[in-house]
Amino acid sequence: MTTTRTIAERPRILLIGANGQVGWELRRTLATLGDVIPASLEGEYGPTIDLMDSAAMARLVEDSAPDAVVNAAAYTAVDKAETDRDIARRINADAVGELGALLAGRGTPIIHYSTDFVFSGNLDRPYREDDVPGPLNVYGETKLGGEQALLSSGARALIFRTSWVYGIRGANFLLTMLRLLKERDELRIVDDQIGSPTWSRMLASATALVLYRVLRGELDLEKVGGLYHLTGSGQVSWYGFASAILENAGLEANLIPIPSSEYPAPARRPLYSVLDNSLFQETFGLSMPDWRLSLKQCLDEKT
Ligand SMILES: NC(=O)C1=CN([C@@H]2O[C@H](COP(=O)(O)OP(=O)(O)OC[C@H]3O[C@@H](n4cnc5c(N)ncnc54)[C@H](OP(=O)(O)O)[C@@H]3O)[C@@H](O)[C@H]2O)C=CC1
Ligand SMILES: Cc1cn([C@H]2C[C@H](O)[C@@H](COP(=O)(O)OP(=O)(O)O[C@H]3O[C@@H](C)C(=O)[C@@H](O)[C@H]3O)O2)c(=O)[nH]c1=O
Repeated sequence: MTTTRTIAERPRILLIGANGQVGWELRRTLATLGDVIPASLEGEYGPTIDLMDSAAMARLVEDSAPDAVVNAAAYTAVDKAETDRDIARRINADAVGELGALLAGRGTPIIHYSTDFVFSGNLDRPYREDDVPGPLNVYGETKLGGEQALLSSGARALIFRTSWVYGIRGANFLLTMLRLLKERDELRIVDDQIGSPTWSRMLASATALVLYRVLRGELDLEKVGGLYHLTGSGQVSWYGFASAILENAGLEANLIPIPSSEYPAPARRPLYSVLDNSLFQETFGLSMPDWRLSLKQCLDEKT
């Protein structure tokens, strides 16, 4: 097992997927904890890493000798994954298991993200960590595979299942709506899928606060490692979320609520995928703000 540098010695944090929506926020937030090694497919800010390449992954871990790893890389194109199953499985499941095995050998902790789409959406109360998953699409299926592979790899791991992530950067519903609302007078938005929007900034902040305690040795991942739900508080439909975006952005357009059946897509989505954050709150003493507040703060920054 490698020795971990103290906060004063600036621990080395390997951030995989540093150019994604969440990775972009983490690159900033984690910098208060130590030296971030921002690895991405493009290698724009640090080393390049392709999770399809097992040998390159092993080299990256060896060369960067991290004190902790945060994996924000994933195959997130939900509809495209339906016809890209092998690649999605490789990135979202197999590579995560391999990464876990590499880190287990070194005793290095890892934080990884998963999704509300591991659930089928048939419950009538927020999903808890021990509820049985039942993904409706390939993306959810491969992300579930990643959870299982990491948990069985022997790595000291935390997996944060989050949902409906948006922010001022990356491909997300907020930015899609802002773009479409400028181009069109009328938008049809599904009103029967209910979930919890999560601001990427809040997800990155919560991650950093937890990782800080891991790096200080205050949290023993042998005891508290595992799966946690971590999303914005409250719930809403995509139509409700779009209406709030419209209102907060001061735009005018006609939004029409529609059932999912009127918005055909290659991948099925769960109708209800609200996650219960209680376990995260009780374990780490942190709670996430209501989605409405975060949306307002995010838009204040954007405009
Ligand atoms: N977005 C959401 O609504 C939600 C996301 N999550 C999870 O949160 C995490 C972060 O998601 P988010 O930031 O939104 O996703 P993004 O798609 O914005 O970022 C993912 C990053 O992974 C990179 N990537 C893709 N393939 C590879 C590969 N083969 N090797 C290395 N890097 C690769 C992408 O690079 P490139 O851009 O060049 O393709 C991208 O930068 C993921 O685990 C996701 O499953 C969970 C719930 C909701
Ligand atoms: C653009 C648009 C989308 N929609 C619907 C389609 C879909 O059901 C919903 C959201 O569409 P999106 O394509 O933005 O998001 P989608 O790919 O469904 O989002 C998911 O991404 C993955 C990565 C996750 O892990 C999930 O938590 C979730 O955030 O809005 C409309 O009804 N009208 C529209 O004009």
